[in-house]
Amino acid sequence: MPVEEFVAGWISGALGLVLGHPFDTVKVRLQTQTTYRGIVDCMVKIYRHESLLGFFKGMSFPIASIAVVNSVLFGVYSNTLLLLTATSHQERRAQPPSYMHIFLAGCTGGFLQAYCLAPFDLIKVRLQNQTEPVAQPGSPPPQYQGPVHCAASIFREEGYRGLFRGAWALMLRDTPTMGIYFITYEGLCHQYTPEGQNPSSATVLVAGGFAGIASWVAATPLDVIKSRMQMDGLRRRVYQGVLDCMVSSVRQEGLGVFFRGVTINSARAFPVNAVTFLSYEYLLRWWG
Ligand SMILES: CN(C)C(=N)NCCC[C@H](N)C(=O)O
Repeated sequence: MPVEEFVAGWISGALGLVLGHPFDTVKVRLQTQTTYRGIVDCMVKIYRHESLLGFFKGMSFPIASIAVVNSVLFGVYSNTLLLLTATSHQERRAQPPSYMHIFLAGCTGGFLQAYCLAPFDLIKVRLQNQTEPVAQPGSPPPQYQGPVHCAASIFREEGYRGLFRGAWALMLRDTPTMGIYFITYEGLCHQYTPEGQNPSSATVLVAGGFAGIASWVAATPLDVIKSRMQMDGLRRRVYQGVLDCMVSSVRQEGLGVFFRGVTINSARAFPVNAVTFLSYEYLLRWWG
């Protein structure tokens, strides 16, 4: 099993993650809290109350977890394609796989990465939703003092299964949308690259950026549900499950609820995934 894809997936994911985390914090707040009037209002409030550091809340854990999550996504994707088409990453430029194979490999990568991502994503969302200013002397400490404390508290209060709160919604979100992600990327690269050649850096950047946007637009409805399920704690249990969360969110806020955060998700997705694919392609070419 080729392992370079796993390592390249990890490094490229980490680069994308740092770039996109401030957008991600704004998105999570908009999806789960009703105190903000929009993206700008949310950014101004975070900056005023929590300083620049507020945008980077909950980032240390995803940085550590991206090693697992992105390497599983890219590693499983590439190795599934190898199984389906018997071609390595390098050979795929000369013998491009069918879109059906790309979609299936993307879905497989998305499904398995969702399982690894679930506890890390839960902790990130819980930390991002703490609105207390960072380190104010004299004020009561926030509920969670950091990622390890957050994980330990969830485990203590809700058990092992508590760490997987929202995992179903996450799997439903990621399985098809990762298929869309890789199809868009490969399709655009194929369209704008002469037969048998590697795509140029500009093509990779644009294809990666649009792959990010396409997959996030498709993922946003379940992303909203996932974030709400993750904030639904043991003491204040509001939703019975994914379907109940969907129905009661639509009843209370209308269909528009499914598109909460779609603008910020797309704005974040372009640079994050442009950088992710560019570094992934270059690392593999460099090692190949
Ligand atoms: C849930 N969806 C749509 C995705 N995860 N799409 C792929 C993008 C992955 C990238 N690390 C990012 O966070 O944008």
